[in-house]
Amino acid sequence: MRHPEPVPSETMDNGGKCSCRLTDRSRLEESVLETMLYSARLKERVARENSAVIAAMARLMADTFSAGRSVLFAGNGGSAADAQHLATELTIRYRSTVKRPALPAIALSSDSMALTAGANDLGYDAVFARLVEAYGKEGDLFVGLSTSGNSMSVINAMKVARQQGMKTIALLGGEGGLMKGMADLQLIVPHSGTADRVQECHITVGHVIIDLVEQILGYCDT
Ligand SMILES: O=C(CO)[C@@H](O)[C@H](O)[C@H](O)[C@H](O)COP(=O)(O)O
Ligand SMILES: [Zn+2]
Repeated sequence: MRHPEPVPSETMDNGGKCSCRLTDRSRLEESVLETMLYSARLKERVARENSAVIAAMARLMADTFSAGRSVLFAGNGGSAADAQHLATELTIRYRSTVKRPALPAIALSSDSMALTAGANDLGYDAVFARLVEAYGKEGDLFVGLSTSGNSMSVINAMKVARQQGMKTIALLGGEGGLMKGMADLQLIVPHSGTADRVQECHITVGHVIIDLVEQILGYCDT
């Protein structure tokens, strides 16, 4: 099923201003319902088809922390936000009812000085790879998020991570793009053309993984 697009009312008005605007109240509400049900059904499909690999990702992440190693996340745009969101839940807190030590995780998009100097001096495609080179150690875990699977910045970082003896997880979309088959564990959200619906699945999967990691490590609700 394709993501529903808003239906335009007109194409252009006399002033040359585009009037492809969805203004009718019932059509707006219909669009809300279509979009949210599509997102929910996509998540249901991802859950049904990927519960084993999601559990394996959680075990891999928990094993990484148990071994005293770190998790490095990387993604662009909305996936950068997802990377930062998930890393912060590991370092600071996920559930307010779980009291546990900080878990070592960083998002490589968080440092604006490294991003700007890296893009300026080395080229954007090399930025995350350079940071993996700086921070990644054997036994660490790299998590790359890309809705297309085609972002060279994430692909290059994953290559360096593998060269450095790190484990790798890929959260992808569409048909997996160039990143398909690169990681030790991968999940591909079967939605193409837009990043939004894929990101909504990725953040849910990320939350599920962190929830499982806390349980595997024995950090329970207080
Ligand atoms: O968040 C969105 C759209 O929902 C965008 O910012 C999106 O993340 C950016 O276009 C990214 O650069 C797309 O990269 P990727 O997911 O294909 O690796
Ligand atoms: Zn969250």
